[in-house]
Amino acid sequence: MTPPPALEAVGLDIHFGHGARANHAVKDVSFKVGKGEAFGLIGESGSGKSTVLRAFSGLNEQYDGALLLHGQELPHHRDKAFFRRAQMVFQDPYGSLHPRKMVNKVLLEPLAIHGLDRPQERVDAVLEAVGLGTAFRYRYPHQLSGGQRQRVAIARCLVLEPEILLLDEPTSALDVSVQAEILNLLARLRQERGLTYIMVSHDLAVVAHLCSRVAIMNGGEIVEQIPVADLRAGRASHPYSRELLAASRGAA
Ligand SMILES: Nc1ncnc2c1ncn2[C@@H]1O[C@H](COP(=O)(O)OP(=O)(O)OP(=O)(O)O)[C@@H](O)[C@H]1O
Repeated sequence: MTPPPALEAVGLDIHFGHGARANHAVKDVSFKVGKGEAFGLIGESGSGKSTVLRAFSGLNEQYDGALLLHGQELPHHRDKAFFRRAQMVFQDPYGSLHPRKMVNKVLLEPLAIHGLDRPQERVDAVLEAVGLGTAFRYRYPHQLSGGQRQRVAIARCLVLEPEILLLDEPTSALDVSVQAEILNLLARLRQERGLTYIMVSHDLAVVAHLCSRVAIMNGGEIVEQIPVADLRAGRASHPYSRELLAASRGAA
């Protein structure tokens, strides 16, 4: 029997506000992500991709439809055990680290919350894994570059040894050269640890670097799901996907 997908959305539907201000942000979205797969959600600003990711992460508990982890429907209010299995990396490494917390403390905190043993050993190992090294333990966020901060943010997720990373535009706040370094790091970590990714981005090149399959969103709907290789080869069938591809080529 084939195992169920690591993650699955079934008829996910999300509204914000009521009456005249109602906004149907996500419309009947369904997709599956296999274990160890990197799946991309792309679309313009406002297309609903972050809202889908936030629902998976447990940050947005108000949704209709179902979200499943290994075939089991997730409760809308996630428990602590869920957060050991799935962690979210945010866009802005400047905003996501507390300015007065040393890196060591940032990384020890999740371990204390989840009661994991040998905390300092784990912190040291994860700092090596993200390419920083143990000397970074004693740095404060203002002593770090944008790329180093995003490595710390990734380490904070990885220190719990999750199986899933939910990546919300993880490189869009970084310089182009640093973007490639972080994408290469994420690709290596996925391979080494068999991680499953959902990555949200408006940038097709960024998604194509990391993901093997993408869903293209427009106006809250998935208009097409397609392997990245087919997208690159011009085999997108939906006019909006072709438009997005043409726009990204124009920008390149
Ligand atoms: N907390 C919220 N309250 C009200 N409306 C929201 C909220 N979060 C998102 N929205 C709305 O839902 C729609 C989808 O937003 P979402 O952030 O998911 O889009 P996106 O494709 O990720 O865009 P971006 O790349 O700009 O984040 C938008 O119209 C947005 O204004």
